[in-house]
Amino acid sequence: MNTNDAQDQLECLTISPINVKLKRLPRLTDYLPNLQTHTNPLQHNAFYHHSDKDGFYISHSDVILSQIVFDFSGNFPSSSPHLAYHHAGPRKEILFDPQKVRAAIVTCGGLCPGLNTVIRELVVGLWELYGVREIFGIKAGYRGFYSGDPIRLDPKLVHNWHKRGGTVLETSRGGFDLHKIVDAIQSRGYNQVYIIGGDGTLRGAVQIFNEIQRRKLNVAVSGIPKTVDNDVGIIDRSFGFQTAVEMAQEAISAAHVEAESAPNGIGLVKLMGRNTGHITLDATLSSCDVDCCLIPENDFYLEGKGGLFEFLDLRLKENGHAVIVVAEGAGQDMIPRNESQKQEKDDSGNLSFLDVGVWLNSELKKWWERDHKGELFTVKYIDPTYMIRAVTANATDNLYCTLLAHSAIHGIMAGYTGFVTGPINGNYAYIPMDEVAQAKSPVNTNDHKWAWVRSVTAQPDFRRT
Ligand SMILES: Nc1ncnc2c1ncn2[C@@H]1O[C@H](COP(=O)(O)OP(=O)(O)OP(=O)(O)O)[C@@H](O)[C@H]1O
Ligand SMILES: O=P(O)(O)OC[C@H]1O[C@](O)(CO)[C@@H](O)[C@@H]1O
Ligand SMILES: [Mg+2]
Repeated sequence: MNTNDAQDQLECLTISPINVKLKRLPRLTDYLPNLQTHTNPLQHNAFYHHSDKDGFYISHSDVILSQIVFDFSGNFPSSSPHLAYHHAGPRKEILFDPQKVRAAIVTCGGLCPGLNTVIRELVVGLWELYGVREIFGIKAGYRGFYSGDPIRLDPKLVHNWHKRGGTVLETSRGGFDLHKIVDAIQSRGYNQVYIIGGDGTLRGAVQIFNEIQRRKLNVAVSGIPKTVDNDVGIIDRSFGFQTAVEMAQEAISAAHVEAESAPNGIGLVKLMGRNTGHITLDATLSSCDVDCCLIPENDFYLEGKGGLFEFLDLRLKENGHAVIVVAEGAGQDMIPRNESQKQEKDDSGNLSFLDVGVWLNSELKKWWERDHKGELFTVKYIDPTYMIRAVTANATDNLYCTLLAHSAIHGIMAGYTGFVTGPINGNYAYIPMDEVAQAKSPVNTNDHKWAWVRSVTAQPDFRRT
């Protein structure tokens, strides 16, 4: 058999039936079975004149497979079920009368490029697509539900918000008081709650959803995953991440210029990434200026064979300069902490980190002084931390935020609740909120991408032999 015949044979392979498990989404009708259905107002919207045609509306049976890469040689893993999620998009029938909708929008946790775009598009989408007129912004995170008055939002007010970094609604950490929050939702008469935030926020949103179910309230809850660190699992990536990686380029370029303009110059950049090194990794790969990329998922050490100092010694001899990019969560175990620093947490209970950049800067200087006394040496430390997240989203992230917001609206209008919206393999899906709240997405140091970093930088693997 020649190669072409073998190829043809493979292309004709019949795969045995796939065992697919659909992730069930909660719906308001699970506990309020008598809710009335309404025709989607898009049906009468002049701008959506195609809405009568087949394929415009998404049906309850349209799904997205989570795994799309398979071994075509016949070793098809049919025994364990493949996961499928409901496809996001407008449904022909909805469970809300738009005139009776009172929507609340809240942003929680740290900043992320695109927050204002999501808020803007929720407001514009609810208003223009569904004719909702009562939309409220909750101020300053979860605590805003019970500790102040909401802001009335309309398309005119939010018109330019996508051009601003941060969140006009403000955000905060801590302040999660389940009963006060659900009491406020009830007393203010909100029946749609859009919660934009990271893993902590989503864990809180799951509790809110459970309590709403327990009280049998006609209130739908949707989470919109936000984290600049890109560490939310299941979805392809989180909004704002690409903008942050782009912003990081400026810091890395500056570090490179400083390093190559000095004898034995080291440029050191610290980037965000509490538990994951995605920003550092992508910024390294896209800049091509980085000699060593340090992330929380790959422990490193300084001294001895295979350590950072040995590597830098060589690199400085070869090139005369080196650039190190370190994620804020890397190397935390090596930084000396006093007892109170060991306990320090932020208002949400996240462990406070010590500054790995400051520590590394000082360790590098001590090393040089000890091993190369008298030779010229410079470390230029750049900490652009908040600069990479406190910016306006780029065009790609803005578009992504718009699709997220509209997907969330369509899902809630259809009566889904306790769900999160996000892209899976490039298609927008509805995912049970509790699943996303638990799912993490660390950098996989066994995959091709990390191997690529190692091949580009030739940095050590920091595995002691
Ligand atoms: N397990 C939890 N249960 C209920 N509420 C929580 C939980 N964890 C965090 N929260 C609340 O969620 C909000 C945001 O949490 P946190 O500060 O951890 O940010 P986040 O949503 O994880 O975003 P990021 O880490 O990306 O900035 C806070 O108001 C916090 O009190
Ligand atoms: O200083 P803040 O606002 O608490 O946020 C810092 C944290 O927020 C994030 O941007 C997102 O979790 C992390 O990368 C960082 O550790
Ligand atoms: Mg978090």
